[in-house]
Amino acid sequence: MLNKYARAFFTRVLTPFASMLLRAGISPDAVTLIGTAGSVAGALAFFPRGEFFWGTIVITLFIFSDLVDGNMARQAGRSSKWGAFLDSTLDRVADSAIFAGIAMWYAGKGDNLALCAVALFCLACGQVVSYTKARAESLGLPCDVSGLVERAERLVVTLVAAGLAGLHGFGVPYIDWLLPIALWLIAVGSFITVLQRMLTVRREAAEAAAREAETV
Ligand SMILES: CCCCCCCC/C=C\CCCCCCCC(=O)OC[C@H](COP(=O)(O)O[C@@H]1[C@H](O)[C@H](OP(=O)(O)O)[C@@H](O)[C@H](O)[C@H]1O)OC(=O)CCCCCCC/C=C\CCCCCCCC
Ligand SMILES: Nc1ccn([C@@H]2O[C@H](COP(=O)(O)O)[C@@H](O)[C@H]2O)c(=O)n1
Ligand SMILES: [Mg+2]
Ligand SMILES: [Mg+2]
Repeated sequence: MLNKYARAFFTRVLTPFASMLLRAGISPDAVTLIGTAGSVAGALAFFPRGEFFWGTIVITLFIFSDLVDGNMARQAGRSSKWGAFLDSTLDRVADSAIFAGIAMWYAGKGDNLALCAVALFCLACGQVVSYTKARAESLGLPCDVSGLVERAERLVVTLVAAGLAGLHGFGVPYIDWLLPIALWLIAVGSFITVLQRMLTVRREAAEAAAREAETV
């Protein structure tokens, strides 16, 4: 949903910044790499220590590079298969670090193994959501459904909740509950998304097989 509705807005807002980076001689691949490195560093340096506010600020600063790199590539007429592969592959790395950082907090000082397991489930299920589409496309099937919880939803819900939960450390009472609520929502939503995509690919595979049988 966000991918559909928010992307146009962010493209307009980020285009001048993307042009500036291109004029400075920076490549889209460099932005992809630096954005991922910053997101991973922010997640793994702050989240395991329970510093959710500062972790979220750092990750947010870097994660928008994922919208800037493609914008730069399109403006420069340099969109490439390698760039698409690099972008999608490093998306998985950044997502893993975010949920691993949260899981490490709950496995350590956060002292809640159930929430650690939910965070790990979000990590794994998010990867499977993306894999369903990648594998279907490699088989020539479109996987023509976005599903309930795509990457943008996973990131926005988790980061908004983590950022606000981090305010607990500054004395705001009860707000730390937002993070467990968000994790449960993402876990259930991601699981539903996997099912939505699997059912869609099953239908598409059956339709493709029927079309093949007709032509024989
Ligand atoms: C005092 C309170 C402090 C709290 C501070 C919190 C502030 C931070 C809060 C939120 C920031 C969230 C930012 C998230 C930005 C996400 C941007 C992004 O990277 O989106 C990626 C997404 C997909 O990009 P791609 O096409 O490159 O990736 C594809 C995707 O990964 C597919 O995965 P799948 O979906 O299948 O799992 C892969 O299949 C495919 O391979 C891959 O190519 O891009 C978009 O979707 C574009 C839309 C982005 C929408 C961003 C909306 C941000 C909205 C609000 C942010 C600000 C909110 C501030 C709230 C503050 C609250 C107090
Ligand atoms: N280093 C890169 C990054 C991206 N691309 C191209 O942009 C597409 C992704 O666009 P986003 O707005 O989601 O970033 C990707 O499929 C590539 O075509 C690139 O060429 N090089
Ligand atoms: Mg990108
Ligand atoms: Mg991306």
